[in-house]
Amino acid sequence: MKLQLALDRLTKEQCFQLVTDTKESIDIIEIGTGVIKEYGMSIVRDMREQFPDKEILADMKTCDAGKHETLQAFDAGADITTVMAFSAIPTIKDTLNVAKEMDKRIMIDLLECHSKDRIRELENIGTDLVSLHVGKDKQTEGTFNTELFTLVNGFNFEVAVAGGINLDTIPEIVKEKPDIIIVGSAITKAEDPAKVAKEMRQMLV
Ligand SMILES: O=C(CO)[C@H](O)[C@H](O)COP(=O)(O)O
Repeated sequence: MKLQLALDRLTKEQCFQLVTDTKESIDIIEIGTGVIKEYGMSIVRDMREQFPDKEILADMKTCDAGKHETLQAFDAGADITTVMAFSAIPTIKDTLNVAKEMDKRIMIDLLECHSKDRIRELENIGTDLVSLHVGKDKQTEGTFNTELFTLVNGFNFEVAVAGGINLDTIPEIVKEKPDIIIVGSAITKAEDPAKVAKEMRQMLV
């Protein structure tokens, strides 16, 4: 089970400091969508240069121009890039093809996707990694909860989970054995991010 640190709503300096502080406990560095919008691909490139041995996910949240955006992320050094589940099938196919050619991965973000039929379509075109995701704004109605796993029951995907996950909610989530637990604010806004990341790491199996 991997721990992914989501870097959102932060300056470049804060991003690098947080990764430096938590690197012993995290497996994947997620460069958040807003951070990419602020700094572009250069922050992905710089992160790759500074942390050559870490997996990097660029949270591009691509929904069109799939080939172009996926190449942007991979050429900058990302190992994984994200694509929205609602995107057109040709868009998603293009991103999967680029990933296959470059031996990298696409994480399909199931944000606001509630249909098993849609998920079956995604499976049929070769999706193998998805994220169950409660968006930042929707977290006012509740953070990630384990009922969401029912959406991917019966599929063979690797599954990541995200959405306001913290030290209190992690134990129940771990019992469901997701492949990746994505944590942002609970670490990045903590008084001692290294301590929280270490405690979380110890809870993962
Ligand atoms: O993709 C995201 C927002 O769209 C975040 O990376 C994800 O939700 C994790 O952050 P947090 O733990 O703060 O919710």
